[in-house]
Amino acid sequence: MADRPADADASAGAPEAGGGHRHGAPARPADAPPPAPIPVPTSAEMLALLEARRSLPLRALVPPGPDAAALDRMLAIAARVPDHGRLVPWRFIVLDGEARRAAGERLDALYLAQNPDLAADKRTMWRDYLLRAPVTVVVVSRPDPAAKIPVLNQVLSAGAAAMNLISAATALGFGAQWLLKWPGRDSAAAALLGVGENEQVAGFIHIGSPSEVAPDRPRPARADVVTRWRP
Ligand SMILES: Cc1cc2nc3c(=O)[nH]c(=O)nc-3n(C[C@H](O)[C@H](O)[C@H](O)COP(=O)(O)O)c2cc1C
Repeated sequence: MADRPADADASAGAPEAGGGHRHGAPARPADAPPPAPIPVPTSAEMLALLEARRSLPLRALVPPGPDAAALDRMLAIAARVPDHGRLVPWRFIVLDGEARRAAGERLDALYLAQNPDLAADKRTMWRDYLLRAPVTVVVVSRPDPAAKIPVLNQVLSAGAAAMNLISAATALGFGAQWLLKWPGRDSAAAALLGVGENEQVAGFIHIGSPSEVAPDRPRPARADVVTRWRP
């Protein structure tokens, strides 16, 4: 894209001690002693929320959803993620209010056209799906294949945005669930929601007030997912 820096990957190449100079600090020789750490705030509340966070099933996400200010705050946090080269390789489409119904009805019409033998009781399924949560945010991945930054890095940034959105919703007292069903996977369906040809849906983040406490699911044992590299 024309408005992106030509050498957006200037930080690539040999790693610099101290993490490089892009944040203002001059490079430190590798053999110099590290500076003393500075005091930074910690948050026991944030840790407790992260340690207990779990998805709420869609049926348990009820009104009220976030108001405009709360949703804006969540989206600002969602946009605050690592983003190699500052490409902003993601964007958000908000489905709320009556727009959910209109979007769902268009999806139902397309789904019926793709599946002409669809049972009668499934012909409003996508409308019903979108009407369940008060607010759904479609996280759109839009990597720039022409950029020097690997596409994987860009796609991972979209996943980080989705997860930040869920964490922010949790911290504001809402429940959330990340789903990626046919409307996000089918390019014609996604196009109905405004997703472009060079874009892909990373997820539908459904947000609402919790109407139940979801049971937790088993989490992987640390020993199964963590190793320490040794020569
Ligand atoms: C990209 C992505 C897509 C997902 N799509 C679905 C889906 O279509 N259906 C589903 O039942 N779960 C799906 N999930 C899983 C749900 O988000 C699930 O509720 C979650 O893994 C539960 O874990 P948690 O309690 O840690 O959030 C998806 C997860 C991810 C990361």
